[in-house]
Amino acid sequence: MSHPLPSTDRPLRIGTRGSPLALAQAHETRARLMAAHGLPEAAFEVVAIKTTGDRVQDRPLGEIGGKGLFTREIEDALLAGDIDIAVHSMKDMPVAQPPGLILDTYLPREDVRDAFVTLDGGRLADLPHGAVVGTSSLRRRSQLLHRRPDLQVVEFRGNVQTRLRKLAEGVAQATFLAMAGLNRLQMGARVPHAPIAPEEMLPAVAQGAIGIERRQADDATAALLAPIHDGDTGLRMAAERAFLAGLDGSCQTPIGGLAELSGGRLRLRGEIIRPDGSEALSTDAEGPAADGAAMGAAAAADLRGRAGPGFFDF
Ligand SMILES: NCc1[nH]cc(CCC(=O)O)c1CC(=O)O
Repeated sequence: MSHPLPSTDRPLRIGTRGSPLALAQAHETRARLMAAHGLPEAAFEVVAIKTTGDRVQDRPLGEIGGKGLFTREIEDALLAGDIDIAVHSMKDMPVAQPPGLILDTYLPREDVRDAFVTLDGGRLADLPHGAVVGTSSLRRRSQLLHRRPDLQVVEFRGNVQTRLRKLAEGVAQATFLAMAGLNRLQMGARVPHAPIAPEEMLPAVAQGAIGIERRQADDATAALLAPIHDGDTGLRMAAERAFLAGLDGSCQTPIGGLAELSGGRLRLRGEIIRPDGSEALSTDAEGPAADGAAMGAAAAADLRGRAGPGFFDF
């Protein structure tokens, strides 16, 4: 059976969160599909969906729930047939998808690093003793306290503008953003920042990667997505997500993970940190590019064994 390509009459519905970054990611996906298939913009419809994570603005994310906060409503729309594909920041994705859905298409990955953001563009190493840093990320908080127990970390939520305003008001002297977000929103020139090397702060698993989810039985959409898939990002996601799955990571767990490819070899670095920053355990392995899933599982088992029970307890 052959399926028609999406058209102006029957557009492909692209589901996404409504934040500026999520919309930029959906528009990038649309542009790549237009180019790959010679389709006009009108063959696509971008559908913004509000998630629990978007709705609840006044509480720390860790209090509301784990990963899935930014994805559940979008996956429900996909299962109900209200949208045809869903575009996600892979960093926010649970390691397993609900029955009936599949996530195996990745766009070329953006910069994986975190950015250190201050009003004057200073670097993390120059932050004065006892300074206040704002972040809602347990990983960044724990990593920071591990290196700099003198610093004070306060809860910080909101979009880039909100965070800059809080810095201007003196609520904190510095905060963090993902380089990927700054780049995708083309805000790098307007937001004073310094990229942080992975050696200094290992990024979150899947940071900077965009994944596209679809209904498992939807062969027409699978064929449509095939030409925009980036194989290298797929190999790196296999390793990082297997690592996360082996640690049962939620966004309440301080975990860093980064897979890199070079000359057909894959290097996987991983790190777990006690929430109070008192201890960090890391792993660094290399293997064939196709062995990512096994390497990720082995790295997780290694860290689990060394950490023992209660490592992530507050
Ligand atoms: N949890 C929110 C989130 N999910 C993905 C990104 C950034 C973009 C990316 O990593 O792909 C961000 C914001 C941030 O960390 O600054």
